[in-house]
Amino acid sequence: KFIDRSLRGPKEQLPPGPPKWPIVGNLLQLGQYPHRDFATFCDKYGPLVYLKLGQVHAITTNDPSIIQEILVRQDHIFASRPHTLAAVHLAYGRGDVALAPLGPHWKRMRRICMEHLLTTRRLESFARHREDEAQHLVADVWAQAQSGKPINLRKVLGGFSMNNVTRMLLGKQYFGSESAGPEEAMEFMHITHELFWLLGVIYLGDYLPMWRWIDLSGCEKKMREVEKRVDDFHCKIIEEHREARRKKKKEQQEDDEMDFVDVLLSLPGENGRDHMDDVEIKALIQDMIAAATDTSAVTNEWAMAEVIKHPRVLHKIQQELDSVVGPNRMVNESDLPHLNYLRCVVRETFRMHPAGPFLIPHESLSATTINGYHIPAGTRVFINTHGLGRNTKIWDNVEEFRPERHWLADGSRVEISHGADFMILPFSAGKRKCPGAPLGVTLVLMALARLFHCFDWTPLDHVDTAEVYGMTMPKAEPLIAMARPRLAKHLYNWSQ
Ligand code: HEM
Repeated sequence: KFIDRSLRGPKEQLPPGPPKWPIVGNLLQLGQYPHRDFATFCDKYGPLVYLKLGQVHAITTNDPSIIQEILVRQDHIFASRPHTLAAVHLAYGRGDVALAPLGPHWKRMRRICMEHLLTTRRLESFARHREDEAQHLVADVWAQAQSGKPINLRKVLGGFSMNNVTRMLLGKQYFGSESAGPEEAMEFMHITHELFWLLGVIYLGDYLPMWRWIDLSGCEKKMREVEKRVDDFHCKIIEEHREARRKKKKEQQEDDEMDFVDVLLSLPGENGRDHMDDVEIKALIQDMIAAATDTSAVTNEWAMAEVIKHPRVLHKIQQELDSVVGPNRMVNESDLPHLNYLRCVVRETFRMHPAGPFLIPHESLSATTINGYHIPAGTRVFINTHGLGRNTKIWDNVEEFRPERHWLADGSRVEISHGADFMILPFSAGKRKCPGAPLGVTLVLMALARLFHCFDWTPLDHVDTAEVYGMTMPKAEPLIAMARPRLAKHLYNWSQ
């Protein structure tokens, strides 16, 4: 350690951190909950901690001002992504947006996302589908409640997010009565689950290249298998869309009716060539499915769990809904900006249970300094959003679910973003911030507003709030609860 420091000189001192072992560095100090281990290191060694993970330089922080330094002031240095095997196998050789390194390819793909897919106009054109899915969610819970069955909220909320996303992206519904064929729906569900799991795994081969030769669990083999199945699925989807477009004359294709695959296939290219090749389309669609479904479903399940656990909060949400919406109609999207207490509930959920505990890890492009410490080029950055929300230097009673802490003194609208103080970071900031945040917020608020407006909820058992670590961080056990309708019967009827 002494030689290391003296060679680097006083100006190139790394941030403090726990002692390291030869070869493995700090890898063996990480357990089942790396976000909690990293937060403990920050408590012990300071707000910015250096770790050596096998051969990889890494830093972690849970401090708002260091997070701003990384994501705002030095965004140009820290906005790249690490080269991982999952990114190579499960994101078309890093040919997507979310896992692509910073550079012209990422810029082009991100621009396509922002200018053609996630525009306000395009999102508005899907409002009807979202309304349909919200009604479908209520009708589904109502039918189960009528038969006295407990509701598996993971299942219904997962179906809601997935259907919203696949209808918008692929023009298909995968859950429920009008869904695509059962075989295709099963295959789709299966591969997306495998994909999410593999994206979340901390694969030792990314930190210790020699591990790839040992790889006892066959993780890399599994990645290759899923890669093939995902690709087959996307090829089929693109072919179906091409076929439908051939059948429909160009002038018949209403812009408003196009799903994202149609939009990408129709972008005008130059010199007789398509704007995007098939691999680019598949990579983008794949990213959107992964980025949009799990994040919103996981957030919704956490919010429901915390609210069902706290009847006082449920009562206040329902009071607000009864005054803004009333008992004679369903919540619609134009109500959402006026549900200020519910918005506090979502902020509090993001504080305690951020969908991405480390965002998507960033990587530095060149050497730099933070707070006077040397950060080498190629350092992996773990911004600990879970640790940020439970940082006792900025939040009091961190384990207490208390939405009121987000209420603004002047009663003005509560924004579900990091704000100027970076005390929560649900959608990140800077070049890599989530481009789907407005849609994500709508999906979350809409599902919660409908479920709390339409039903009273009681837990079936003790509501456990243990989590499982992954790229997104769900509750360990699915949330099961009893629902009791609280509005007039005719409002629940699907056909009305
Ligand atoms: C509640 C819902 C959502 C949450 C909490 C969420 C959160 C996040 C977070 C934390 C990141 C990583 C940012 C970083 O690494 O700095 C991210 C990236 C991303 N999100 Fe979301 N997201 C949500 C919904 C969506 C939706 C609906 C879409 C699109 C339809 C979407 C598309 C993306 C994409 C493409 C990226 C990668 C951006 C890049 O690397 O340039 N997300 N999201």
